[in-house]
Amino acid sequence: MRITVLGAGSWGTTVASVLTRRDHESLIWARSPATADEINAKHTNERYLEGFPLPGRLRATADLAEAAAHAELLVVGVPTGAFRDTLVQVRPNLHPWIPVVSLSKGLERDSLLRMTEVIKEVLPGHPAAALTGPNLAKEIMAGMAAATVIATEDLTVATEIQRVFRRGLLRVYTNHDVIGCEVGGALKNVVAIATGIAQGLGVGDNTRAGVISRGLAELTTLAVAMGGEPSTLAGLAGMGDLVATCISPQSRNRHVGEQLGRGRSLDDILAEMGQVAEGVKTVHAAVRLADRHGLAMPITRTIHRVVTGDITAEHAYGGLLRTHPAGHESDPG
Ligand SMILES: NC(=O)C1=CN([C@@H]2O[C@H](COP(=O)(O)OP(=O)(O)OC[C@H]3O[C@@H](n4cnc5c(N)ncnc54)[C@H](O)[C@@H]3O)[C@@H](O)[C@H]2O)C=CC1
Ligand SMILES: O=C(CO)COP(=O)(O)O
Repeated sequence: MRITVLGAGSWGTTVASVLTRRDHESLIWARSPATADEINAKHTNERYLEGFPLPGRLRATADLAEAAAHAELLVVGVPTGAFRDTLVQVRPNLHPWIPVVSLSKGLERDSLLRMTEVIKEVLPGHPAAALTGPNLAKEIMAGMAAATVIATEDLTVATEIQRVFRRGLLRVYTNHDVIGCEVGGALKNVVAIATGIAQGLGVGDNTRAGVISRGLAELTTLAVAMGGEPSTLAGLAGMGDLVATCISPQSRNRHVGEQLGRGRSLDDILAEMGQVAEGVKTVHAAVRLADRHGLAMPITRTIHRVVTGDITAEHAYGGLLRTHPAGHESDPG
């Protein structure tokens, strides 16, 4: 199958590599012509996947029109802040009705939409799906066993995409609960910043486990308020991804939190990283959704105050496990 992957960062490049090794005719779109040239000539992407050889048959282009026209299946792996614009640009050259799969984990800042909702708005008529779960890019590149979820309401489309992605030790599950899957993937990045802060401040494992568990309660509360199913958040797209992101030193969101916990400024951390940490932006949308649904969500609100510079990470620490302003504290609810 001819598949186009938009975005040649760590995850887009990884997914394009998996699909090429699965014998699909994959074309990856890189914003930077230098990155496209490097992938074509040297079969590497050193900035994002240092030390990993890419499959020789993976082709890259910096021409978005060419990338769009190639696709029988479109996979979108640009950061959520660029998601809508990128879809608008590919729209004129896209074949009608082809499925579009989002790899991106976050919420659109102004509209508060999930990425499959953005797909449906910009590309009406195209089936929209999300690929999500505990999928740290470098582990997948290394061929380590992992599980992922393809989320879409239409089981026929889900099964077809499942077949396309399944390879070796990458096990692909389906889930019809797109809301639960996407809210889990977006919110776990915010909780990973919180656990990173705890890590940077040098707290104990009990505290980190507390933040992760209460974080899961926040993922679940918001997802259910938005129409998702609680069981989704207990699975790969919720707890699975939350655990991977909160415990792994590879996570960029956790890294941001850890550096904040060590007293560094957010601007310095982001400037030095040169990679996306979606939780930093998604937290703004998450707080507005919490307000809309009348939810306490203390971890999310605390991280929002840190990211906006209202309080320091050290100040945040005392509030991370606070449950409810009225003093009603029950677990897991
Ligand atoms: N890296 C990982 O392990 C995983 C990442 N994700 C998600 O995938 C999405 C992409 O993440 P990564 O590839 O890791 O990010 P990255 O930071 O490694 O790469 C981002 C890519 O997007 C491009 N980009 C940045 N701004 C752009 C713009 N305005 N227009 C067009 N392209 C732009 C960059 O040039 C780069 O190629 C994120 O939403 C992330 O949460 C999901 C699962 C795993
Ligand atoms: O989503 C991820 C793993 O599933 C990657 O997390 P980070 O974006 O924090 O690196």
